[in-house]
Amino acid sequence: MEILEISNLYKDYGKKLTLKNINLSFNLGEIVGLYGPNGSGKTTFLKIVVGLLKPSKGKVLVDGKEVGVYSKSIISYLPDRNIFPLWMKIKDTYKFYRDFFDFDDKKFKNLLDFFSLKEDLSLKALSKGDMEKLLLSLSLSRKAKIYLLDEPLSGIDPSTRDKIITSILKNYYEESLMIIATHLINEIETIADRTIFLYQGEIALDENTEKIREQKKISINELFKSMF
Ligand SMILES: Nc1ncnc2c1ncn2[C@@H]1O[C@H](COP(=O)(O)OP(=O)(O)OP(=O)(O)O)[C@@H](O)[C@H]1O
Repeated sequence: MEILEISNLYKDYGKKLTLKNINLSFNLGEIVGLYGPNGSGKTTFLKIVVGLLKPSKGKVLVDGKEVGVYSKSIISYLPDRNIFPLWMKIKDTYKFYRDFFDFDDKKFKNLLDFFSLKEDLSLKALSKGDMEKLLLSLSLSRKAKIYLLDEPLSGIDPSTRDKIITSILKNYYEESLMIIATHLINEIETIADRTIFLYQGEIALDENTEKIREQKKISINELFKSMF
């Protein structure tokens, strides 16, 4: 059975139709790169799966069940911006995550060390990149069935991006599904075994990454630039 199944999904914000007739299914063990121009609907799609937005029409089944308490308990979501009040320190943020039964304290501490982040640092004092590293450390420290990462590399300098990709791969559980929405296709196409392009709210491409490269003889980044 698929871990995530989306059928006939539509989302409108008032008059504006943002997602149109999305039909997708995902299995455990997949790392998926989700790419699309600005405003194509990537964040909206992830927010619907995690339950932060309701679809206008259609069905989302997570491990066979509708979005709700159970689905939230097996999805680890990295939002595209900070969700914590800035008066907090790093050590305060992880108290929230400890409510998740699958949160691994030791893993979190190792990730903080890996990114050279100290627990006593105040969120106010974090650079954009350091904030991203903290949010990623929190998300990856859960042993979830599904990881939804929205722009995990935004604000990160090129050499640190490699470090982040290494940490994503190192901390990825083979029996989970990971969907990564990003504009940094070059970086993510090296680890994503499936490629999805969203364009104006519709699926423009959904294919095995290696197959695309073999058939088209170009990188996913080049293909994206040639299509949009
Ligand atoms: N709360 C909202 N109210 C109205 N329109 C919205 C809202 N959130 C998103 N939209 C619109 O929905 C469309 C899709 O936005 P979304 O953020 O999902 O795209 P995206 O692919 O993640 O974009 P980006 O790459 O720029 O982050 C955009 O046109 C956006 O303006």
